[in-house]
Amino acid sequence: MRELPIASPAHTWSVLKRIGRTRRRPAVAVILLYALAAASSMAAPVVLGAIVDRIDGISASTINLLAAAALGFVLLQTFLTWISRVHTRRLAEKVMRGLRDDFIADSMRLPVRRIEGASAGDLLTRATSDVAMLNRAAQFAVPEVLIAAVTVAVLAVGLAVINPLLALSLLVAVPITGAGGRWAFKRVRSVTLARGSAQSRLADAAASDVAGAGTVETYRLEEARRENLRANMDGTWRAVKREMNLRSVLFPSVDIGMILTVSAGVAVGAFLHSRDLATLGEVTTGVLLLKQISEPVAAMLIFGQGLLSASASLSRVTGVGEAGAAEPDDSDATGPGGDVEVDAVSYRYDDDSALVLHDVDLKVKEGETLAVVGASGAGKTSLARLVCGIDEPTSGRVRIGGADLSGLTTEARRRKVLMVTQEHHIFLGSVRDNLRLVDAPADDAKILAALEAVGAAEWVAGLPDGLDTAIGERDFPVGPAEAQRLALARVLLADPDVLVLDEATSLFAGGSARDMDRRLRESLRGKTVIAVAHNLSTAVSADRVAVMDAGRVVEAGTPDELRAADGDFARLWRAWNQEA
Ligand SMILES: Nc1ncnc2c1ncn2[C@@H]1O[C@H](COP(=O)(O)OP(=O)(O)OP(=O)(O)O)[C@@H](O)[C@H]1O
Repeated sequence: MRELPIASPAHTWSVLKRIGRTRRRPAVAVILLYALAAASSMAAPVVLGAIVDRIDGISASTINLLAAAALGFVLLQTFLTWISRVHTRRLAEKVMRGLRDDFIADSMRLPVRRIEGASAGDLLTRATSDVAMLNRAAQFAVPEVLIAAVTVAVLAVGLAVINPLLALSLLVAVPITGAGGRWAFKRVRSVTLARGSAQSRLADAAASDVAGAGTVETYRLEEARRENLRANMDGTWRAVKREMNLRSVLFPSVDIGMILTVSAGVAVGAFLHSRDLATLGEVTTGVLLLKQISEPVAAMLIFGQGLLSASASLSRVTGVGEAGAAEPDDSDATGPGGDVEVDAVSYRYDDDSALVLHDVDLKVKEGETLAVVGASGAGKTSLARLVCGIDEPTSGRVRIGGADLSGLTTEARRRKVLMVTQEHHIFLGSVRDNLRLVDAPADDAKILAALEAVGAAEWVAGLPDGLDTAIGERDFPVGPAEAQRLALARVLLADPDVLVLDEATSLFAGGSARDMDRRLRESLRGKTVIAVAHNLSTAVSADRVAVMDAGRVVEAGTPDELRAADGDFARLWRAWNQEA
């Protein structure tokens, strides 16, 4: 199993910039609100400093008035911070919605071979814990870091205006807090990515245990699987511990920095006052501002670490898009029509395995039905996957409508050609939802016509809520034959130019198989169909038949020609008739 790609920091940064560009105005408005809140927070220290400087000549009523004004500014600051937090969270929610939409679209665009080659746990962990991490960061870390950064900037400027020498006390904390921050920040990305990988492996192990529960029970594998799960949990715990270690360095360095800043302010202030370089009021205001600054500096570092972790999660989430985006795109080269041309195609599954298809040539004209028959292991499914573009030929070309499949994006390819196998999936949702997946605007009449065409209309009419019935494992389990009919109805709605059926009707027995073949022939009239068939009665009703043996097409022609030629097909046909 290969993990899905992780976007580079540069790509992640470009995603963030793109998001920032689309939300520039609300972001600037929020930053201005934070700046106003920070400026209001300076009122109390300034008022206190003014009172200290004028303590001998100031009346009690003026002090009360100033204190009331300071209180008013504190209330204003609280209000402005509250309203800007609300706006930031709203903004964050919109950004997250966009990211989630992108993630779902990216996941759906993934080529099947990429999904088959990747681990389910990896995709699942990215969709759950990484997206949750981003959500937390967007809701909490982003506003906190923004507030903190704006507050630090406004207060530092204010302090420098009041007394630039006193403002220098801020630098005292830089060596210790800076070193702790640098040490932790340098490691955040790799530690977060390692934690994500460990969680993906754990999810994989758990998912495979659930899927293989029957095998585990049959072969008494409980202890071995428990050990495997425990090892994965240990791996996750070690990764989480490394993440906590970062905080165990960062947090104390931040605390020490806060104490140092205020202490330095008191010492520098006392020194400046003794040399008549600062009034007592300035020192009071300055020390209060230093205390006020050190808190957002700490918040910036602590939540900043959360933001860096989230950016690593963002790399995992946007990396899914890279897996699909690396595709070539010559989609414009696609001509209309469903002529299929398999040209000198050979194929091997892995670099170091043997060829399973050798130099296969086939031409299927638009609207023609080709049945592919042959013994088990002859290469029929392998060929079907290549014609669908799920796998790419090791050598040779597959063209549909004149366009080379390897040059089409997954989306363009799926519009041209679709494959139905015996494996199908019912998604949790209504019957209607399950069919609209491929044709969102389809109305009930169109959906019912597709169901009628595959002989499922009666079954749906008998369901408790008809098209609205919630189906799927948890709600209303659907039997294999009905699931197969729904899969075929879905393909009729998707309406590709070329359809590849890989044993798609072999679930149906006897009369019902013949009925399904007849229905499909009628519904698919005009479409190019390549049908892998075990059932030779399906093959004889095709326009042409290709017989495969050991990865080669050994015979091709109309069913009548092949029966008359007395070759492989004729032998298969005789054997089939004797069995029947
Ligand atoms: N995923 C895979 N990885 C490696 N080899 C594979 C894979 N799938 C099939 N093969 C091999 O490729 C060869 C052709 O198999 P394929 O499934 O295409 O034959 P088939 O004619 O469709 O057989 P069947 O009728 O049993 O489905 C076989 O030797 C098979 O073992």
